[in-house]
Amino acid sequence: MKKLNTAAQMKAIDREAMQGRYQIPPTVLMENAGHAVVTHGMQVWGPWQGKRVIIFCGAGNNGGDGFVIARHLMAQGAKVYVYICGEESAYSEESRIHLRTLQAMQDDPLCHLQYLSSLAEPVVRRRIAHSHMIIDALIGTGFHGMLRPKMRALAQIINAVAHEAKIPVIAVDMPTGVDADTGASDKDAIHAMMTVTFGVHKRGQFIYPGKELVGKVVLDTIGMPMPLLRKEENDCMYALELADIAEIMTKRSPTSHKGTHGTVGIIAGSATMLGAALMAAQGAVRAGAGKVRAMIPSVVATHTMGLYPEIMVAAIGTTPYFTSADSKAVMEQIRDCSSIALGPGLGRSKETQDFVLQILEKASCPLVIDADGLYHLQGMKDRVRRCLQPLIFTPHIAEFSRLSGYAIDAIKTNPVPLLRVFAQEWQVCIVLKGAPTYIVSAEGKAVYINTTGNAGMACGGMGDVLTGMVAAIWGRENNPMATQAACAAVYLHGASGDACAKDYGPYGYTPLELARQVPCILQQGQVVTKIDDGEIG
Ligand SMILES: NC(=O)C1=CN([C@@H]2O[C@H](COP(=O)(O)OP(=O)(O)OC[C@H]3O[C@@H](n4cnc5c(N)ncnc54)[C@H](OP(=O)(O)O)[C@@H]3O)[C@@H](O)[C@H]2O)[C@H](O)CC1
Ligand SMILES: [K+]
Repeated sequence: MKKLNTAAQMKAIDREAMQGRYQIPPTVLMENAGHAVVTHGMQVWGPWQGKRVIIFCGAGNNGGDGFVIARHLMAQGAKVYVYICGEESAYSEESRIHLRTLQAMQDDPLCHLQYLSSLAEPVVRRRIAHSHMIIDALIGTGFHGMLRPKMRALAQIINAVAHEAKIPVIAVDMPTGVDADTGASDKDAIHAMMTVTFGVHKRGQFIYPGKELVGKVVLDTIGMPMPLLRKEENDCMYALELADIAEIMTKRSPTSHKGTHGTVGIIAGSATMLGAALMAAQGAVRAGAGKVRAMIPSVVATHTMGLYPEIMVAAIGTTPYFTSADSKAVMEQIRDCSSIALGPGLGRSKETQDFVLQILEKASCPLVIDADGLYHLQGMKDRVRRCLQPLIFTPHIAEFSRLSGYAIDAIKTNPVPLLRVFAQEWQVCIVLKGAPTYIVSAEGKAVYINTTGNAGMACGGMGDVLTGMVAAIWGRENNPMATQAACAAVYLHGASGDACAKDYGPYGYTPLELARQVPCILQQGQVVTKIDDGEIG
């Protein structure tokens, strides 16, 4: 998995590399950063020889990287137009050193070095339009707030001309105007085709809207000591990768049988929402549950006859929705379950709330709670904390807002700290569904960001399938932890959505079509065969 840092964490690493026991001179790190951009740019766009490259250099160290880039590009035969936005006196020592070196090269015909303020706007536009490549070294991890007017005007020009003339933009560390911690972006933030980032990935590269502005992200460790880069901070965040999921979805033992792959109990549905129960059950089947038993109110359970023979259906009670009178019958049914998915389509009757609380109190295996199940847990923190079984909650933003009391806008702006607090206080592993989906462990320590999925998945029923998948993976014979099960299910669910988008088109595919892709994803070597081949251990 990819470690994701904040700007402050990166700065701390930077400081330790320079001032701690490693004593790497700051100019060296800047040199390596600049060189990395030149190297990675060439790997994508070919030799620099003969190219006209515009480099916009800001007033911070991101701009300093730009000076280094210019020198290396010239060495490779590119003609550089370096536009300086800062004041020499205000630059950091390392930036000033690299600026001076570049100034000493000014008589080279390949080097145009100018203060941006000395240029008229039409000239800037013309130069951009006639270039082969633009380097954005204006602002990196130091960006905060909204772009100030001068910087905004410049970013607007760069975006407009680059877009019109189809000139690639390479961002140094972060595109200007994107918050490295949250992905929040100014509306005029620079839209890069590639971002070369240093040391460790930044969170804002994986969170929208920043995720859309960074283009292809390439990491270069710029010679920083690996113990510093690998160090686990107190609040760590990771982006999920296929290899992480492969570790959880281990190969089945050849002697295993349906009893060893977990029996998933689905407690879901009501008179008007039978589909939610069936989709959750299908999610569990497709994610590999040994057996799936759906407990559904009797009045609608008859409609399932013959629909999905692989699902065992237990018809419960006499009312159109679950009530506390049904808890005894349900408890009988779930006695042999390895995990339970509770909530999809339950409805919001007060009587159903009593039922949900009783299941929570009496269940003897882990529970995944979703949708109306979560609705009934508003204000029930103490009851939830008293539950003896591990819990995973899978809300979308509105459900999380209702449950936690946090405003939707606050969650959208910066969900991670809120999720951590919630997970710790409620003692649940939480999956916040969205773009991207976040998974937070019950201790609130580690946060995982999913990297799969697409907008075609934004339709009813997709969440129900996920709930069933989480429960099935949680009940596997290798007993993954709650966070592992949630991560694997979320990643596979998104990857299945991506496969649907490829097969059917960007949207319009159904939750059951998505569920059907899950075993294909496993089989296509994306998970299972990699383990067989010994590529992933
Ligand atoms: N981390 C590493 O390993 C290395 C990083 N390097 C590079 O350094 C930058 C971070 O440098 P820093 O000086 O901390 O910050 P930036 O250059 O990214 O940005 C600071 C300048 O940006 C101005 N700023 C900030 N917000 C705005 C805004 N909203 N509008 C306009 N201008 C803004 C800020 O101005 P202030 O007045 O607020 O001070 C600064 O002028 C990192 O990203 C890497 O590229 C090293 O070179 C190698 C090691
Ligand atoms: K930048």
